[in-house]
Amino acid sequence: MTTILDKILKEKETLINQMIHETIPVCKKRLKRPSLFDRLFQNNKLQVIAEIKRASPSKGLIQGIVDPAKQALVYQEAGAAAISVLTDSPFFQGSFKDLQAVAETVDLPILCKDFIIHKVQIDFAKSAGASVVLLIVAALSKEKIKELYTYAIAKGLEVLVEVHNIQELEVALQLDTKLIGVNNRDLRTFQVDLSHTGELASNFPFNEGRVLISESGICNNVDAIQVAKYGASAVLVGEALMRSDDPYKTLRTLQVEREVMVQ
Ligand SMILES: O=P(O)(O)OC[C@@H](O)[C@@H](O)c1c[nH]c2ccccc12
Repeated sequence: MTTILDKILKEKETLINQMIHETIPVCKKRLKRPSLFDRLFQNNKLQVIAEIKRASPSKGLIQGIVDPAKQALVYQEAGAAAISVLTDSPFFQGSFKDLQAVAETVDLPILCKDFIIHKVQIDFAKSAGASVVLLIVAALSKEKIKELYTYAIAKGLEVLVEVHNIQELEVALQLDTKLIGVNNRDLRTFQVDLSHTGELASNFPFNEGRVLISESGICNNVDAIQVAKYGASAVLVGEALMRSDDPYKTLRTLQVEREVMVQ
């Protein structure tokens, strides 16, 4: 069965061949961004990585006409730990232009949210102003993820490694990555279940100086409290903030108390 993830990855290959010939976007604001890991580690408040997400394959159009820079400023004012920007265009209507606009406006760590399968995407992310890139275990072979991880770290980027099940968590733990994201949404079926974070948290080595980020399907304060209890340091939130009439307020309600796990 071909899944949506297969489709996205197939399309990426075509896009990468085009990117190699494109001019690379350059962020005009050159600054050393704070480390995302430092902002999350041993923090006694659940942190929010707030996302710019115009659309998604599972939800269709979410907020097509958003001004990414303005939205990111609201996130920054509300105390977001970082901003995530979707740069995939065929399925999420994002772009490296969105990433650049956000990077030129806010001083926070910036995550390039894409399906990275080639080094050229890491070059684009860095040049457009990202300080963190996402690598999705389900989208890459073990060899490839190691190669891209090493490449990104050598470029001075932080890497968020995304997993969905125990097998993938094991792959992530073999890298020395400090940022591990549990996607509550199955990229193959789109089913969302916050208890994925709980399940993986019970197998998570909190004592190794790594942080766990709970991604997707976090809508409100109740959800935030649930994943904070599991030991998540942060939540990655897109849709709930993009649909909100008052993203400032919505973001504030997610910054709940958390107990610092043995780290
Ligand atoms: O809109 P949500 O349910 O709050 O989810 C945000 C984020 O976790 C989601 O956009 C995401 C998580 N991992 C991804 C990988 C690729 C694209 C998108 C994602």
